[in-house]
Amino acid sequence: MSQEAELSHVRERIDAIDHQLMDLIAERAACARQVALIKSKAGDHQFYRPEREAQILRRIKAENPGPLDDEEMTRLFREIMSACLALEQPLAVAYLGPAGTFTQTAALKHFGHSVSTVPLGTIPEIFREVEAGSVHFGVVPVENSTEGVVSHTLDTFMTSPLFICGEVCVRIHHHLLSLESSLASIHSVYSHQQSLAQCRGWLDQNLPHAERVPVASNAEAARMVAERPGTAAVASDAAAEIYGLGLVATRIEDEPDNTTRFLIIGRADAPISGHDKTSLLLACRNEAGGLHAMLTPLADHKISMTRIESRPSRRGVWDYVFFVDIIGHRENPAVAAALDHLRRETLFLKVLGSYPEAVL
Ligand SMILES: O=C(O)C(=O)C[C@]1(C(=O)O)C=C[C@@H](O)C=C1
Repeated sequence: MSQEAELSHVRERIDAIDHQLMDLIAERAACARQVALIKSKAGDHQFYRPEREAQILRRIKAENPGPLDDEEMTRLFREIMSACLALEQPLAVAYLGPAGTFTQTAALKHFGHSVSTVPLGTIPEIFREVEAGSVHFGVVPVENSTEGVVSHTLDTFMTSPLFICGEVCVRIHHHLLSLESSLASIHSVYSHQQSLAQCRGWLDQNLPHAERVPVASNAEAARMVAERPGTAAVASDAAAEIYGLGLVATRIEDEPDNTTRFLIIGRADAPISGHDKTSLLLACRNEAGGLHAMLTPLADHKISMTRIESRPSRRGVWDYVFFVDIIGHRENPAVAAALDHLRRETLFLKVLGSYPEAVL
């Protein structure tokens, strides 16, 4: 068979498969519409179901036959589900803007591209808009693998009535963006202080004399740099594209596995999905053994803790509060028993939410 004949044979097969795929996706979308009808009839307006989405994505991952890798396969299904949900209810999701931040990347990774993303200027503003109901959900950064905790997010949880209903992790690659094409022409570098810190080694080595200017976000830095010759921003390639900047250097982060974890916040947390986490805010007695008494109930009920973070309470009542993440849903019997026990051992306990562990 000639190359042309061979190609056209396989392409015919691809066309037929695409046709089948389209019919199947359309059928799936019709099912989603039916689901919406069933929910509406019952007066149930929870169209977005994070636990169900996590279960579907986990199953896709487990059953993926290849040759596409799990990340690619789940991403495709993530988008199909996102489009189906948009038929039921178009979602608005607020994130730490402007356009092109890693928080926007996180929002799209978690919800897919069929939601509308709404850029807001600060973390407290995101909490306020979700509380007010002008958006359905918010996405906020919470911790970075090299720089640690995003304290602003944790502090806002102390006074917010909102819940955590999901988490998503994004691998962070920082680039040096500029109107200039050479390092020699750059006298100032703008970025969020966390990103400047994440690239400290590279900046010390390659731009030792450039001033480092912390600004509200990486994307804001890119926006400013687009109007200022002689400056550069540490930001994402999405920001380079949006603000028309060139990449002077790529992947300048000091740690190659630099990952940021983001939380999804909403007016309710998520039902049990089978692989869940619970986030807690705790205050313990300010006395010898106080922290030990706080951790004992977790150990007694064999609950694994994945994170503990202390923050000054800023309320005057307690000196410090602790943010603790544990494995398991608050409705799992062992977790529920541990929480009852914890309530007796601590001065204050607030469950910030139970939610599916990140799948994507
Ligand atoms: O199963 C549901 O409740 C649906 O609404 C369907 C569906 C889907 O497309 O599979 C869509 C949105 C939900 O977030 C979860 C799943």
